Amino acid sequence: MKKSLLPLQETGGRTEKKICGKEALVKLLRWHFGHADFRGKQLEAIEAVLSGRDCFCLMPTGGGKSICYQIPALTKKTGIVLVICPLIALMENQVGALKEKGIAAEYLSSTQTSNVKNKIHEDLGSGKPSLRLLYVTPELIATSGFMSKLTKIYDRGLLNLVAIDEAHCISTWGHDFRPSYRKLSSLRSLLPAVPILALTATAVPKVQKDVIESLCLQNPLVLKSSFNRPNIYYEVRYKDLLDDAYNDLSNLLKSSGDVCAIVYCLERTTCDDLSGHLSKNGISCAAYHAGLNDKLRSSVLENWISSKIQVVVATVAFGYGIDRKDVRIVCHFNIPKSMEAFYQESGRAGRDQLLSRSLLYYGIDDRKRMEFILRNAGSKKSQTSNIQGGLSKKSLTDFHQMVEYCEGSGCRRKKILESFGEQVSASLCRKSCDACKHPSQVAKYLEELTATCVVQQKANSSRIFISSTFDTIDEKTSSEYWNREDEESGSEEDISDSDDGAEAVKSLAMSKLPKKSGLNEKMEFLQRAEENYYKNKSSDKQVNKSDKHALSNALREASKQRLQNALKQAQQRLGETKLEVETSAIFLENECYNKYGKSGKSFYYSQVASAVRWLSTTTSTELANRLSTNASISSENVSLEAEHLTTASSMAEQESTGNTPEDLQCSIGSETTTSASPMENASSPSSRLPSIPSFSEFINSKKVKDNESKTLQKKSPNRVEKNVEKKMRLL
Ligand SMILES: Nc1ncnc2c1ncn2[C@@H]1O[C@H](COP(=O)(O)OP(=O)(O)OP(=O)(O)O)[C@@H](O)[C@H]1O
Ligand SMILES: [Mg+2]
Repeated sequence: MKKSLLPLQETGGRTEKKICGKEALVKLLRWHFGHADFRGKQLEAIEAVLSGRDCFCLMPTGGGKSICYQIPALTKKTGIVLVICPLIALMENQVGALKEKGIAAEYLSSTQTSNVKNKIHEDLGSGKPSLRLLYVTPELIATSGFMSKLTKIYDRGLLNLVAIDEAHCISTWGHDFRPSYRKLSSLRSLLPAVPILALTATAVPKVQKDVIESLCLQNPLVLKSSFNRPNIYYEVRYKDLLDDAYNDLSNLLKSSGDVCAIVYCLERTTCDDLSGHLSKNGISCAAYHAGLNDKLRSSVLENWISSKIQVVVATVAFGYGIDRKDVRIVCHFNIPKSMEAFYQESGRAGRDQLLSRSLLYYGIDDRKRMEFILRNAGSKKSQTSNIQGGLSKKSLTDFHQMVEYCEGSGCRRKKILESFGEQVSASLCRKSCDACKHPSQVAKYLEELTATCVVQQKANSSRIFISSTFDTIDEKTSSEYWNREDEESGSEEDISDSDDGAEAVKSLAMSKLPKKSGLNEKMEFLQRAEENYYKNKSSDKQVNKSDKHALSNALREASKQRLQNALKQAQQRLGETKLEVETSAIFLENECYNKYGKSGKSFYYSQVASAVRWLSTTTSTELANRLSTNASISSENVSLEAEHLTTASSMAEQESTGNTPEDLQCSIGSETTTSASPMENASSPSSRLPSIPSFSEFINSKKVKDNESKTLQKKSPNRVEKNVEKKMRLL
């Protein structure tokens, strides 16, 4: 229902000091927005801009920054408030919500028909616009056409306030620098009589100063609130310790009920893949990324906002300022690039102030991949300018704060707040993060993670997962970090956040490639870059010389164990189906090895993961079909095949590693010994399948074997344990 505007006393221009008292403002808030009272620093911000003063307002995510310019728009009978927003999705969302409340608001963007745009311009030029709020992108502000229209409105005294949302985008030191925001620097001098309100949730002290200076705010009122989000529980899960992160997330979402969630992924392909997996498991969800067409994106957004779907699996293109209050879980399926980005994204949870959850899946491969992206972005940029070079160093420093968040055992909340310059004690957390609530469990995970890293480092070459990032690149399925051509048309329609790192990596690659290079060339180039990088970095030259494609017995054995667990779960789920679990696991593992064993760890590993996923949803018939070949093979045949493959793999491994004693220690023994032991355990009636495979058990058994054979170890196991007590920077 359309509400009439509350009658308020007429006000004068910018110079008038006091427009209306608190009571009248609260009335407006209740009438139009239904909120009982102002929250935090809202009232102070509103009073400042109504008195004509510039204001810099730092409020946490979901703190209610929009009210700070929406209420002022309703206090005057004539004139508009201009709101500058970085994203069209954000404008659409806010304008839609305001219209529903009966408030005259519009936005200008090329997604609108010229008919709509003409009507808006007509209204603005009418001398008495009916509009209260006009939302625009910074790109539009930069056009001379729009600027001359705005100046006319200003000259007629019809521009009451300029609000700059997500103002940290102006700072090159911020996590979301947008060059188009730089153009806003001239607003202060072009519109001297209009107050400017800069709003942000994420600005470290350096960025705050930069924003105020860049916008040339004059004697601004600086309002800062704590960044703490007491209603969010923070948690990290370790991908390297999980059987299958897809399943883990799926189970978590299912056990949380039909809650609203956002899952952030680095790449578009992961969004599609993960969303497909969750849907198969009965979770109402959809993917959202810049690779989808506008129509599809809008419908996903619409369905999510109207609760038709509950979970969106998205790249960072999703959610900037999108206001669905009841988001209960924000999950980062890949590590974000900085604490600021993490805070901004996780802060989309619990805007209704109710208990919510931030969940981050941390994987060593993800970390290496992000480091690679940022480092290369940096090296390219440092060639072009000193500022950019400095930026890249900053990107890495920022990222390592994020790594610290995941790899440290201390309070997560404290780490977040400290990264924004707030000194707090851990007691503030009130056990609302995993590290405070379950300190010994977190310490145990970190210990296992360290052990896993040591094993992986020994068992494999330093090859990182990044190759698999690029093996899937094509025109449609790429990372927001990679394929940004569709967003770089220079138009105001950028739906994704701008990412310098990504663009630099891209230009790094492109600069050395003929313009029309195909996918293969791109991949080759990136792989070469990656290899060179790690060659220079690695201290173990021996490893670099090795055949990076060889798979260790340890990895194959762990995969068999994983498949065996998945088969057991499938058996439980399917009830009557009878399976030869051990034999089937060997069969499936061999299948993965045959297909991808020679292509490298990443390909092989993802094939195993895909088999595990398939097992979690497959039907009895599908299972029987796939394993029917297996059934016809006697277990003897399978063992023979396995033995043959393992021998081949061991030979390749020994050859590749130069067969040093140290390399041999990485192997977990002969096929017979290793395959028997875990299977015995798994088949024991008393054994319960752990959701996280215990790598420490694996390490301990290896230690026993190693001691028996009296082989000298270079790294004592005790050292690993000692290291865990400290904060860790994993290899
Ligand atoms: N005074 C208030 N009382 C109760 N709820 C409020 C109040 N002010 C704002 N809200 C609600 O808080 C939620 C978040 O508001 P808003 O979108 O303005 O936050 P924000 O600070 O802009 O967050 P972000 O940084 O994520 O953009 C909205 O649902 C809004 O209706
Ligand atoms: Mg906002």
